[in-house]
Amino acid sequence: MTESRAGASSGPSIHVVAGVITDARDRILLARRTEGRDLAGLWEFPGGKVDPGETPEQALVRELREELGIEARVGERVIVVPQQYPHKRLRLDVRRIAAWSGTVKGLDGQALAWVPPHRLASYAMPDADRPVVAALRDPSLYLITPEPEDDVSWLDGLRAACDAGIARVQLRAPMLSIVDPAHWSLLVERAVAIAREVDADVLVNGDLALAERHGIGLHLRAAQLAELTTRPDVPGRVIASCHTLDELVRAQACGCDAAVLGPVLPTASHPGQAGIGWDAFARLREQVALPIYAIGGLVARDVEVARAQGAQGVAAIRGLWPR
Ligand SMILES: Nc1nc2c([nH]c(=O)n2[C@H]2C[C@H](O)[C@@H](COP(=O)(O)OP(=O)(O)OP(=O)(O)O)O2)c(=O)[nH]1
Repeated sequence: MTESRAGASSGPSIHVVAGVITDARDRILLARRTEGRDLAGLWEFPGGKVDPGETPEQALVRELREELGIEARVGERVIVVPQQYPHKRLRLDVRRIAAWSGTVKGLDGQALAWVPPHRLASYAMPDADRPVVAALRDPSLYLITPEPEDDVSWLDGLRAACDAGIARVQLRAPMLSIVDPAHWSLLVERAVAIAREVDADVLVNGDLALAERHGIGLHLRAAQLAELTTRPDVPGRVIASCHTLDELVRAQACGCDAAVLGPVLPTASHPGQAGIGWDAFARLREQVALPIYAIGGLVARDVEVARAQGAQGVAAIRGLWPR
């Protein structure tokens, strides 16, 4: 981490709470920040700062009453995004609105828009909102396949994972892909067919040509990311493995869709190596606007903890592979 960037991450953090309000057609309400305020003109989830003595739930109910004229019941947490802006740090605590009544009006003169989830990304929003939009739309679990021991059990494992709800997978075989690339390509083709049956998003580790050939995304190793200045031209998503702030900044500058950051906790695959821990994860997270999966010693039930630190969710090999 460079001195200046580490230094920027200081000072108290403002607690902001915002609501995901949906209508009967599952569209989400965005409000446009009015002129004369910080981040004016950008679209946001309605809400505001938590006042001293208020719980986040009370603050959100108050803000929605004051700004929109509705009575809201606050539901489950979506994500808490720690974010560093040039002149302030905030924690954007986003909750679903379980139910609301009244007629939505822009009582502060703000423009409003009801937006289908797949169109959220086309609205210009503050940096803290990019991970929120990803948390609302994209999978919280990112399975990385283990090295295949035999084809049948590997493909069965993938099928079982997809049946259990895995919706994003990275096909990875560090040994087979080097020792027998033709065999690996055939296995990738069969894996893609299995994943497509359940509409799961598929990426291949490190191999641009394979990504192009099979019409899938590309997972960049940290060493590959270091050589890049622009987004690789692949048919699917691009996600990068990162361990440092400089790598996260590069992943964002290259137009990656997301990053994987860790190890957060110690893992069996890196014995003797301590994890960076959740505090360091959150400190790195707040310096970029990328959605970030946490990796390292994590399993599916850690998604809630991960979301509370601003993560998109959990990436894992063993932790997500069916036994
Ligand atoms: N409500 C809301 N605020 C957001 C979102 N994303 C995001 O970065 N923010 C920031 C903008 C503001 O800095 C802060 C919300 O504060 P606010 O809306 O109560 O405050 P404000 O305009 O009076 O704030 P400020 O100019 O004094 O910073 O959180 C979002 O999706 N919803």
